[in-house]
Amino acid sequence: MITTTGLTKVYRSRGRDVTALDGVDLHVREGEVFGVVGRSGAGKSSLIRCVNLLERPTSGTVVVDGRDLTALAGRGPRAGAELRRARSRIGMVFQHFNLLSSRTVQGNVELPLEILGLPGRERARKARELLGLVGLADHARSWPAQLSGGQKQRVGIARALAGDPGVLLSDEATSALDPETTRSVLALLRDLNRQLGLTVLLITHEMDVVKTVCDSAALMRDGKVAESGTVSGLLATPGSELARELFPLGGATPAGEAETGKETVRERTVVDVTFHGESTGRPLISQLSRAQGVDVSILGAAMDTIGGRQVGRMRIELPGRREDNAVPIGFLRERGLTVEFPEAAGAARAPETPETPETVEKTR
Ligand SMILES: Nc1ncnc2c1ncn2[C@@H]1O[C@H](COP(=O)(O)OP(=O)(O)OP(=O)(O)O)[C@@H](O)[C@H]1O
Repeated sequence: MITTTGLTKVYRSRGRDVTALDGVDLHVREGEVFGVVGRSGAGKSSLIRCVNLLERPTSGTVVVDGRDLTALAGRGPRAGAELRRARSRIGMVFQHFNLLSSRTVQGNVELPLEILGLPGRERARKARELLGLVGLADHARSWPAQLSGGQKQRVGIARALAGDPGVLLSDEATSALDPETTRSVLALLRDLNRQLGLTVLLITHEMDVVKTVCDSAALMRDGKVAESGTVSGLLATPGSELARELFPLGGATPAGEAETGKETVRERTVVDVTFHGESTGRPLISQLSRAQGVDVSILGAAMDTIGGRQVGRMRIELPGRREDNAVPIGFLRERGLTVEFPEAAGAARAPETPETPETVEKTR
């Protein structure tokens, strides 16, 4: 649905070039909710602004719903009109709502319909229908100043849907909202995604947003996509930075042991195990202990619901060196668990890890 190829954006700022996007290849499939995360300055806003050509890419292409927007952007005034039409099929939701305070709620939703040239009565009908869709049917005559932050964002979403877009872009839509309102706005985005088949590309700095609504995610760093894939694929990828951030198992290794070198003295192997789907309910660790006669120490464990599916993570310690534990580790992997070694996490993928799921691309 959205494909960027070699997308580059260089800003000229105070006499020097700032590369905000450095060859971004991204693919967002039709009907999915795709989250882009990354530190401040990683290039997330530039990416989303280049996707709808609010910002003109320095090079590379953006194809949305089969149309090359970058080609439309470059061919004189008629191309400008075509680009505007193509853009009307891409809704955009902003962090600070960007509502006009001089217009009622309905007037704000009608604005893009006015620009599209819809007659008054049809505009009003469509705006009321959209306000019903976002749960604000009773607020059509209110003014933005009379609404809560969550309600304002709902108006922003209704306005973004005015052109019957196939794609919704969201730039930190929930960052200005409290946690409960965030949850309800995310639930609305999820409902719209399912009900209307909307493809949603959102940028966020909150991993909880990715956990709650995203089917797929990408991590940006220094203007590049460091990692991307489906959330379940990422969670099953040993060494995935996004998976670690989505589901941290921090503090489970006894403090200080790594520095004191006890790890080698005691000859133990610390392993992080991720359970997905049906394996979350199976007693695999006790089976391992019984079947292989291994004493397993549990250093930490957590369960979470990610993308509507239960996922479990556990950090365990096995006696002996890593090479002595090939059989117990194989036992866990054969049962569909992802096994990784925390000391190697963040480094290049260990050679003995299983093949990467097809859904995950790593471009590091
Ligand atoms: N209009 C601009 N002119 C000059 N430099 C810019 C401009 N917009 C962004 N940049 C620079 O491009 C880089 C990427 O910025 P961008 O806003 O895309 O990152 P971001 O990941 O969205 O950050 P944040 O989470 O803080 O919004 C930064 O170094 C930023 O300073």
